[in-house]
Amino acid sequence: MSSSVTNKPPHKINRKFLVSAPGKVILFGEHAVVFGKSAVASSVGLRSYLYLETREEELLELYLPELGATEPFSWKKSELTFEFAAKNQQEKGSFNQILYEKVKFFTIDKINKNVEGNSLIKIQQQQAAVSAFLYLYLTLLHIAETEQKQEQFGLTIRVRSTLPVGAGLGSSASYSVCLATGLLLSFGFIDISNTNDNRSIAESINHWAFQAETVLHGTPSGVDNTVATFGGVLKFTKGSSGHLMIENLKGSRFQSTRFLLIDTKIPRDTRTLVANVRVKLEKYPDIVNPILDAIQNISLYFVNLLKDHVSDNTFLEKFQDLIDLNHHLLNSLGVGHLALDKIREITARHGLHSKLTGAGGGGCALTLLHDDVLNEVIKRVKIEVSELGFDCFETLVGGPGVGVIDSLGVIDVNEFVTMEKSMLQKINGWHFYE
Ligand SMILES: Nc1ncnc2c1ncn2[C@@H]1O[C@H](COP(=O)(O)OP(=O)(O)OP(=O)(O)O)[C@@H](O)[C@H]1O
Ligand SMILES: C[C@@](O)(CCO)CC(=O)[O-]
Repeated sequence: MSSSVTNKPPHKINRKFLVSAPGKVILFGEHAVVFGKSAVASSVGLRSYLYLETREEELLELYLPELGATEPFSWKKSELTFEFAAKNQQEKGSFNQILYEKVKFFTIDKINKNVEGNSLIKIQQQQAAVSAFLYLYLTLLHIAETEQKQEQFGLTIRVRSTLPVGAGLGSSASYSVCLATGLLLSFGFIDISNTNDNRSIAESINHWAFQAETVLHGTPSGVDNTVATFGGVLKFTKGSSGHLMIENLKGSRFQSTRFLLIDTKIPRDTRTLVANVRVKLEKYPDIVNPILDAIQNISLYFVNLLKDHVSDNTFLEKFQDLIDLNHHLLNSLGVGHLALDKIREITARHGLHSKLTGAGGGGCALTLLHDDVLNEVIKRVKIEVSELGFDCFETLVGGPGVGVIDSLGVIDVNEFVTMEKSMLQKINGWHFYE
């Protein structure tokens, strides 16, 4: 068993869990963070929710209504006979590329047949989400079988979300964290009643969520799943050996800051955008490396600014400058979009500063709402951007990370699938792994 999974308590059939994990905003450092630079990121109030029930039959069911699926995807366990070719060579707990390729091939074949009539983009989103599930499920099943601790069981999984999908707010990471948590719980690799071990449980969840993110994104930095797991406000840097350096910025000035998130609804895909930046870096290292360094310096400057005891005016003036600088540098990496520049233009007319957030190429912009901004101004901005077909959210930053409710007494599976999204947000009783 990988060192990142805790000892296994006895497993029970017919267990029910509800898991939820937040999306994120990257304030500074997206893209550069993939190449070892620092980013500053925070959880947001919008979350994904996963309902999981273990059952006696050999059936696995995964229902992804947010991706336009009208029926659950389902498999018999006997259908999933993948050879673990990399079993002996593979370092325990590292990403299994061979399994990933097989799962991807299997999923593409299955989903092309099953969801005809859906748009190509939805099909690709479903294929990616199902691949992430199968990859994690099969890897954890294999570990359980190797340890001869495996009790046979089937799974019913349903996933809902209040996050826009593919908009730069970390929907994939919050899905990955929910999946990893639900599967670790169902295999008994983590135990919800063990509240003394929150930190190592969260690290284990983050480790497996990163693998799901690798299926979804190719070469993620890990910042999104780390924020979705731990919540709060973080400075995140990934060392060259993959070691994570995380500084908790909770309680800093950033936490009380209000933001407007404006979703252009222009679809884009993080995997492609990250790959394009890598191509640019390889082609023009002497030009692109200094851009990545400049982005890194913005993150570092901001973290120092949070710690300096400067006046509110100085803080705001510099914060706004950093937002503008970071946006332009991201544009120079080729991850901007005319719609994002349009949002900057509209918000600037009202004295507000915005930048793209997340992978860019469409998706969301982040607008800083300083303390003196009038409600009337916010209202005006909302009207102007909605006239262009964009969505707007005002959201809190720095809330909790992954949360779990065991043995649901209150919600059944049908209720979970049909309840209003606003009601999902009102569910209480979470155990958070902070
Ligand atoms: N609610 C969900 N249910 C199932 N899969 C989801 C869900 N939300 C996201 N995903 C998966 O994550 C993919 C979106 O990932 P992508 O990285 O492009 O967007 P994002 O995470 O919203 O943006 P960013 O990485 O820039 O923050 C989808 O294609 C889908 O496979
Ligand atoms: C673009 C990127 O920096 C952030 C996506 O939310 C990719 C990553 O860090 O994995």
